[in-house]
Amino acid sequence: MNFDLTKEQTMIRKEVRKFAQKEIAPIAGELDEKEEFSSELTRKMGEIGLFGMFVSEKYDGQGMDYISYIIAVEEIARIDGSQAATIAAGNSLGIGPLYYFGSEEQKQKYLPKLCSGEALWGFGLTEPTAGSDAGGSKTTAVRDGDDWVINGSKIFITNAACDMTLGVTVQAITGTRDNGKPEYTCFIVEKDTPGFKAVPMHKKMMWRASNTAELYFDNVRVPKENMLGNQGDGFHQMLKTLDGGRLSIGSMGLGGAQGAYDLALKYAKDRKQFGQSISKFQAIAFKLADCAMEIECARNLMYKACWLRNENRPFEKEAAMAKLYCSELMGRVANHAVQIHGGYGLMKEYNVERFYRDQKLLDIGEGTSEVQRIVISRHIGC
Ligand SMILES: CC(C)(COP(=O)(O)OP(=O)(O)OC[C@H]1O[C@@H](n2cnc3c(N)ncnc32)[C@H](O)[C@@H]1OP(=O)(O)O)[C@@H](O)C(=O)NCCC(=O)NCCSC(=O)C1=CCCCC1
Repeated sequence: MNFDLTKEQTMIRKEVRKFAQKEIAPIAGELDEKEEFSSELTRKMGEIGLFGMFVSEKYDGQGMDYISYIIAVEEIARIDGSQAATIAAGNSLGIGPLYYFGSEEQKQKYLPKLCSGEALWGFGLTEPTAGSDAGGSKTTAVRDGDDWVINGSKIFITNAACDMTLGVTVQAITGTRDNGKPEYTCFIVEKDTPGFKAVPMHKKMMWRASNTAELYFDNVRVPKENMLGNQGDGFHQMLKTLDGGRLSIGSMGLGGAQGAYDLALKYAKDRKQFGQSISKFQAIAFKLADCAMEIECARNLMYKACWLRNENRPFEKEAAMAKLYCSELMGRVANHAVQIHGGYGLMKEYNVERFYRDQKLLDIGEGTSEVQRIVISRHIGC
């Protein structure tokens, strides 16, 4: 067993950390405050190779392993949840389905633009009445000659309504299976297709500088070539994509926990009360010790799950565990971090409240904590 990162992984951590500190840290608070998605910053993240890291070089990806990618997300999340969300959703959910299930032609057409970071792609699964119950979505696609006609709507779709959006993958009902359940198929919808509308969602509590959209499909006609994989494969494709996506979101929890802990440790050393640094008080020191220990546990759990994925071994259970543990860990750490900052922790300029707010999405997005517990409990034979 070897717990060392490779030279390449160590270099990625160093370079992405440097980038995040130089390019993201100075403006993260302002973008959050203004609720502003920055295409300029997203393009810069593309320029340093943060999109398509696990995609083959054949499609202009970086051809790297999944741990390298996860380290990059972790380092961005250590500074800012919003930018990490753009990267995590852009890769796992935007690029992922096209890369895993697309035809050669579809991959050639879309992946180079997405891997360079010049364009983004949305993942259309969640609907207003189908969140955790992903198999309860109602959007339909009906065959008409050589086309499919899509009707319905999606909600909370990351990267789907900004000036960089190129299109979305959408899950739609295309029939009824033998067991009476809906048959789902995924389709590619380019953003300018008539009848398709993507509307940005505002006034979010968290990830305020990331792009979130509602999608409307009103008789959206796509050619049969826009089907992703085979008819009826849609639900499996979406759930498989989410397995990898849960590692991304988990790594946002890991990086966010590390970022909140960094701020808390620094503040505790600097802040003096009763004649000494508050880090010398056991009440504070023990909180920080617990955070350090749990971050170490989380990192091991996360990298083990990514290693399984790299090895092409089953990792659904481990992805659910890593996502659940890292998300909830960030909640505990961000809470301690605000508490350690006292009154200043409640002020925006200290940044720590941003981590506290950004964390909440992690308990909910890409499968709630309860859904992760369903997945784990099924695996352990409950
Ligand atoms: C776990 C779950 C609740 C399970 O559901 P049920 O009980 O209805 O489904 P069940 O009976 O377990 O199975 C159905 C079929 O599916 C196959 N399969 C299952 N897992 C997988 C898998 N991992 N890989 C492939 N196939 C799978 C299963 O074999 C079965 O196939 P069959 O019908 O027999 O042919 C699932 O629905 C889920 O997970 N919801 C959370 C969605 C959810 O996470 N959105 C998140 C959307 S994205 C988001 O929220 C974002 C937030 C912010 C950032 C960006 C994204």
